[in-house]
Amino acid sequence: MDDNSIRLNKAQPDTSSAGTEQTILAAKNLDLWYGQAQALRNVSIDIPEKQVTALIGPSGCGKSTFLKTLDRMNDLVPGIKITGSVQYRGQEIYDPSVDVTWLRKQIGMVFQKPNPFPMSIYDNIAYGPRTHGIRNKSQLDDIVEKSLQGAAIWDEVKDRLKKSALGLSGGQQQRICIARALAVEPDILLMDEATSALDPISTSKIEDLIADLKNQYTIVIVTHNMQQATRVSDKCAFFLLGQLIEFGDTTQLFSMPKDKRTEDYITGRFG
Ligand SMILES: Nc1ncnc2c1ncn2[C@@H]1O[C@H](COP(=O)(O)OP(=O)(O)OP(=O)(O)O)[C@@H](O)[C@H]1O
Repeated sequence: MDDNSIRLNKAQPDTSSAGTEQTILAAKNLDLWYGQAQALRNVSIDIPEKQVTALIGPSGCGKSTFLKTLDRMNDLVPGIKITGSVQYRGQEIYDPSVDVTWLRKQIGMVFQKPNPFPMSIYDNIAYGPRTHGIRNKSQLDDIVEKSLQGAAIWDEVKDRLKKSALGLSGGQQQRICIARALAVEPDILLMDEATSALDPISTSKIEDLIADLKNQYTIVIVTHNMQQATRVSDKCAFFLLGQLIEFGDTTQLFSMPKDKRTEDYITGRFG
């Protein structure tokens, strides 16, 4: 742990939502506008460490926008305005002093469509570590193997590491993208509908993988699939028209929603 993260941990406010849960990401009064259009309205949420949090809600409600604010992926959108606070381990991530490259190393993102680089499987995984200055071949070999194992795809690709990642199936490509994210040893993995382009078997493999990864990482997923949210998440956040309507334990939210709008959504009355 570097000096910076020690300082951040000390500064961390006690925003845990229950018991011994530790908050790793905390948004407070977050508003976001694309030009004149407001996409997030006063969102406050404490995301717990080493759990899976699912963001659900109808199309256009702001799930992806919120996910992207967590690692500043929206920064370069023209006309964007963000107010309020997002803290990662107690540090304000929109503070001008924050190094965005460092932030994105801590908080990795996996997108909806598998997007391996047009290069070998090995080079896809080694790309991030090389960018962060690792050149030693045996060290890179170890990282590549460990990351591919972590993403449950090592056995499928270990004999073709020098072949192009683009020759793999969609489900395999997505696990390569997860391995690529793991290779830089992130703290948090964000997944934006990471299985929606995949067949049921590949989806099930990624869901199993998410269950394994949460022992080591904090995971935040956006999903349109409510069954998936119930299968993989510990906590669930329901968004509607840019507002966070309800956030709680997934079992509770789906069995006894507190808000009528959540109930209407999960029972299929709209969306
Ligand atoms: N880059 C952008 N520029 C302008 N408006 C945007 C941009 N990205 C999203 N929006 C708008 O912000 C609102 C929220 O979009 P967002 O993609 O976050 O919703 P979502 O809940 O993830 O939707 P979906 O489930 O369809 O992916 C929508 O009205 C959308 O049109």
